[in-house]
Amino acid sequence: MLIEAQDISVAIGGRIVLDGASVRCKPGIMTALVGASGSGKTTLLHCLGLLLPVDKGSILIDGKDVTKYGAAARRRFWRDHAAFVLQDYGIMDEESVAFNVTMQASVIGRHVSGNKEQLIQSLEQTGLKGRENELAGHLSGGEKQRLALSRAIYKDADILFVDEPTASLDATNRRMVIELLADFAVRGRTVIVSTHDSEMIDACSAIHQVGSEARHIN
Ligand SMILES: Nc1ncnc2c1ncn2[C@@H]1O[C@H](COP(=O)(O)OP(=O)(O)OP(=O)(O)O)[C@@H](O)[C@H]1O
Repeated sequence: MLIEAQDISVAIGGRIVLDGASVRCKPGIMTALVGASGSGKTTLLHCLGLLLPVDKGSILIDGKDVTKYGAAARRRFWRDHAAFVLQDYGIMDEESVAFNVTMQASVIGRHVSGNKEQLIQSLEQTGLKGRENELAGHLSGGEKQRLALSRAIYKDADILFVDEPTASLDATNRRMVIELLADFAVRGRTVIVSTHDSEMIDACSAIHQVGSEARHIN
């Protein structure tokens, strides 16, 4: 799905944190949102994912204006089309690894019918196979990040919103995560990644500089 932000602005606590950002995120490629710390990458990602309302401008998905979507329409969008790997990982510490993968509770509170084979596959791809019955709260930060990615793999949504996916990872796991995200894109998904990681940026076909007027590099 094509997501377009047109001249969007967001103010938080009376301060403008996003000022007229425009970006096109196409299916089949990874789009990187880059910029200095505090430039608004996470804010923009949240706007594109309809997690945060915009004060000005519009968000189009496949040409449809979704800017004014109400709560029910947003929930439908999250349920039917989106997967999120956000900075707080959205992991439920008191639940098992398996539960965290097969339920989409962090963002949309929805049950996904469990498919064990798919569950194991999604954990295998992030190096967490065999950990399905452990409490998620016992995982390290990097493992939780990979668990969040397993959940996205399991859901296999049209659009993947990913915030700093490699921040807590060592070189091997970083490479693995980059390859997994690239694979989503190869399979025609829209992948939007907020990142500081030069390896991650190199793997993206479109780079959007947040907080700059020169918004389109590709
Ligand atoms: N809930 C909030 N309340 C107050 N200020 C906020 C909130 N969310 C974001 N901001 C502010 O908006 C600005 C942009 O934040 P954002 O997290 O989008 O930046 P970022 O580019 O993702 O930063 P980083 O690379 O450090 O993660 C920051 O100055 C931040 O303090």
